[in-house]
Order: sequence, then C-alpha cells, then structure tokens
Amino acid sequence: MFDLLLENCRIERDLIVNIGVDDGRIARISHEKLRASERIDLKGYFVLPGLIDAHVHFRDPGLEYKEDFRTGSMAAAHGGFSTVIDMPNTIPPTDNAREFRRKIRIGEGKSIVDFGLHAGYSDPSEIEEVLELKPASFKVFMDLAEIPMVDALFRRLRELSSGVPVTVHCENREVIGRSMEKLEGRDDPFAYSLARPPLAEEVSVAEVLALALHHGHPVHVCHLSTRKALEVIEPFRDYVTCEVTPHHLLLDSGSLEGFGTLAKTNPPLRARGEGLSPEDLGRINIIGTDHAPHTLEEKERGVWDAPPGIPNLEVVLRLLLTLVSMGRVSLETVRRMLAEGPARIFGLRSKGHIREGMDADFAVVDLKAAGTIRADEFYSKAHYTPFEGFKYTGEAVMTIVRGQVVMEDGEVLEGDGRYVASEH
Ligand SMILES: NC(=O)N[C@@H](CC(=O)O)C(=O)O
Ligand SMILES: [Zn+2]
Ligand SMILES: [Zn+2]
Repeated sequence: MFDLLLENCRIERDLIVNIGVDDGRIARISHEKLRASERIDLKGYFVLPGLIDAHVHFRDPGLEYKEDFRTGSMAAAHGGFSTVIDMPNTIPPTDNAREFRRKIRIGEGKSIVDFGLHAGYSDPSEIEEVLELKPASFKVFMDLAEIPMVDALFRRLRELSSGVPVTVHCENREVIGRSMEKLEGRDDPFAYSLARPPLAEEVSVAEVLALALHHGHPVHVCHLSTRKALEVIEPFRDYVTCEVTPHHLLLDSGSLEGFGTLAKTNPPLRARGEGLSPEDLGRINIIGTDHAPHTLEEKERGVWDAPPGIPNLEVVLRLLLTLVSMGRVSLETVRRMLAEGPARIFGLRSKGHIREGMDADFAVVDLKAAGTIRADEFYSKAHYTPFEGFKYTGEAVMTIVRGQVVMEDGEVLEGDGRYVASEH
C-alpha cells in the first residue's frame, strides 16, 4: 500500500507507467495496478522529472518588495519547477555561514518548492565554514571581481579538496567601461547592448577558463549569450559547463525596441547573428532562467537607471514546449536541460530523474495546451516579460514536490519546500 499512486504517466513517448510514492520518494515504477491510499490519474499526460532552475534571484532577504521566497517559489511551481537554486546577491549577500544559515531558514519557512543555494564569495576565510552547509556553488560576478581574488577562491577550494564548482557571471569590466565612454548622450534602450558588447563576455569567459584550467577545478558559466563565447568554451569541456537563458535563446536586441528597458538584462540581448539559438542547445548543458524580478516602476527608469533583469520562471517551459511542438527541440533536450543537467552539475543527488529511490518530484505537461503569455497572470511579484503576447503550445498542468501537489491546472497550492544540500 503506497501513500500515493500516479496512474498512467507517460514517461517516454511510448511508455506509460504507474508510479507508487512512499514517504515522498518514488517507491515503484510499474505497469501493474498498485494499491495506494490516494490516487491521481494522469491520463497519459507526459510526466517529466520535477524541473530544476539552477539560477533564480528570490531577493529574500533584503529586497522582498521585488520578490520573496514565497512568491518566487509560487512562480516556480506555476512554471513546473519543483526545485530552484537561489543566487547570493541578496541584502546582505549570502557570502558567509551566518547568512547562509539565515537564508536556509527563510526558505524553509516560506518556500513551497525545494531549494538549494549558491554561496556568494568575498573572503577566502569564510569558505570552509560555508562548505559545511553544502552550497550548490560559489558564485562570482566577474564584472565586479578582480582576478587575484577569484584565484584565491579557487586555491582555497583546492586546499580543502572541495569539488564544489565556481559559478560565474562573465563580463569584463574594462571592455564595458571603454564601450560606455563612446555612448555618451545616448539614452535609447538599444545603447545598453552596445555598452556591454559580446567581447566583454568572450574575454571574461576566457579569463575564467584560464583559472579553471590552471587549478583543474570545475566552472559553470551562467547565462552564456554569444555564439563566440560558446566557441571559446568548446576545447575546455573537462572543466566547464554552461547555461543559457530563455531570453538569450529566443530574443535578440530587436526586442529592446518593442519592450524597452523591460528587456534590459545582463548580459544584454545580442544583435541578430551574434547570439545563440535553439539549434545550439546540443552544445549547452542547462537552461537557467536567471529569474531576476524588479518592480515595474524600477524597470521604467530609463536605459541607464533601470535595473537589469527579467522574470522567467513562468514562461520558460511554455516557450520550450512550443519549440517541441514545432519540432525544433526534443522533449529529451528539455529533460536534460531543465532536470538531469542541473541535478548533476549541482549535486542534487535525489533529484532530476524518474527512478525508484529518487524524490517524487514531477512536472506533468500537456503538450497541446495553447494560450498566450500574459505577465498579469504571474505569481511572481514582477508583472512584466519581453515574451508578453507570445502564443505558446504546451505547459505544465501539475507540479509535484516529494509527492505533494503544489500546482494543479495553473493554480498554485500550499507546499512545504525544504533545503536540498548539494553533494559534489
Ligand atoms: N541578470 C540580471 O540582469 N540581473 C541579475 C544579476 C545577474 O544575474 O547578473 C539580478 O540579480 O538582477
Ligand atoms: Zn549574472
Ligand atoms: Zn542572475
């Protein structure tokens, strides 16, 4: 007798099974009728492993007016995500053990989906204590950091024999500085893409690769946005994994005309031909949404003053399933990039696969559901998106976290998210 039985789950195109759940874990995958105290008939809908977004900014603590762990996690559940990994650029930053513990408490109190945490980095002496709390990675903003400081992080991680990866935002400060000088007087949104050109990213990626190679330590490059940056990475596969956002995959700087600063983000949207496209997904490890919410009032402050960032948790699966419906991307790719890949890279051992013994996390998807993306329907506090009006085919109709339904037919329910330690 199982706690819960999920009946008629399509886990491959031609494979429908019943899944017995006990104590929040997948206890049995079978063709047989299983006995359970509660049953949900999934009627042949596709069932993916619960999705994992390895790159979200929930702004909690310190900037809760933009988003907090409750609203951010509701947006996650709405979009089919059962796990997120939160970034450390909160206030104060999550760069020491005390703040890291505090963020675990905040998440455990408010989150309705499971969560891991990226640690910030400012002082090598904090690393040992933070490592005991099992961070997903140490995050470095290369546009703010100096190479010797980053080098010290790698050295300390090696000294401590840690396999925790360094996660990087790659943009070179000098290239940005010089580009900005040339743009004096411009205030159109397109100027932002010129201010942070492809070279800034490509040079920064190369610097990070040199550090990874030098120390023989794994690096994860966040929100890769140019074709040439991907080429720079290619020979270093042993050390490097990379990620792309939905906006860098599907939009170009032309969106800045229609959406203005709502489409302002770091790295910026690229000119057509410079950026990445769905055809590049085979060479990219994961999709991270870089869910980076701000208020509408902040986003409308003009090209130089509006904060960069786009909230994506509630659009990414719809966008990808639309590509699936067009035959441009396979469901296997979606599963690899939004579940298996992030679980492997960030050491979430009980997540990312539909397998006996794993957490009973699922995204149930209706590949035919059609609709239009509207930011006013978001659970996120940030009601804007450069995908406004996009006609999608396919979306999550149910999100399950350790056997508990947290979203059904677009309605987010109660949940009890837990901290997930990363085991590297
Ligand atoms: N991507 C962004 O434009 N903004 C992010 C920071 C980041 O990921 O670089 C944010 O925290 O707002
Ligand atoms: Zn970033
Ligand atoms: Zn980010």
